[in-house]
Amino acid sequence: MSSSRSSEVICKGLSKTYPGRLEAVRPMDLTFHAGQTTALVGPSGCGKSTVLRMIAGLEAPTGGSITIGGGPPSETLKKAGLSVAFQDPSLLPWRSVRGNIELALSLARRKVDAAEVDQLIHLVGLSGFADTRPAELSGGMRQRAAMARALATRPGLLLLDEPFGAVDELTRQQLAHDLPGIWEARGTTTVLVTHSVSEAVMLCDRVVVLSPRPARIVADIAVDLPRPRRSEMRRGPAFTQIVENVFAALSDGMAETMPKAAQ
Ligand SMILES: Nc1ncnc2c1ncn2[C@@H]1O[C@H](COP(=O)(O)OP(=O)(O)OP(=O)(O)O)[C@@H](O)[C@H]1O
Repeated sequence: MSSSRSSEVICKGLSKTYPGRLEAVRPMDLTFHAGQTTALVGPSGCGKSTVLRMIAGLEAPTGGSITIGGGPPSETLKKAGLSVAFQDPSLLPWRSVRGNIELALSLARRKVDAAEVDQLIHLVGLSGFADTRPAELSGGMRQRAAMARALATRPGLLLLDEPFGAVDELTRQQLAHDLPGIWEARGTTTVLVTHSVSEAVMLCDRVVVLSPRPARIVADIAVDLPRPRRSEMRRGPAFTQIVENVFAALSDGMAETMPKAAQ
């Protein structure tokens, strides 16, 4: 089965109000196209993670619906597979990096291909740490281990919430160079929540800009830059223009939300 075709995510009128009448997400229509990488950016606390957690089935929407591949998320995800990598990597402390990855594979009922596991560990820059336990790794290394684990099961849908928050800038740039090639080759539908606008533009096909809470869509910006994207592109005019457009949309969202008297 082609996982890319089966992993289009369609949110219709999706909304979330937490207990205590805290409105996190205004009813929104949003489609994450199969095989594409989409960034969700917006001010801190606006509701980005809430959207992601609802898609992952970790949070129940208050209104609207989510379909994945045309069906209910639980059904499709069983077939196409879902992986998440969140800021808190939640690795099992008593298992090594390799052991954590192998466990994810066995839970997904996938064969352990030792060479592929080694390749992923190498890709995230953890060669030499395969047999190390999480407590002996830095925060950024743990996040990279979680990324390798998320990729190992070859999910149709990959949900990433600030997955590189603790990773140093150079390694982030290396990952931003290497990861999209894998997602593209596998046809993975990827949703990335990030605070870094340039990372969003570097990695993604599209950037969806959200307003301050309650989240609503302020802009949906296509990133029509060729791939593979190299670090030098960050200084080019096309890249810079898209980054500026995203910042402009972010400040439009802020301005619209501010009370008139404060403007
Ligand atoms: N489980 C919860 N119960 C109650 N309120 C919550 C819960 N989770 C999040 N919130 C609130 O919902 C709002 C949106 O939170 P969310 O984590 O989705 O924002 P975010 O855009 O991902 O923020 P950040 O960029 O800072 O991580 C915030 O006001 C937060 O306090």
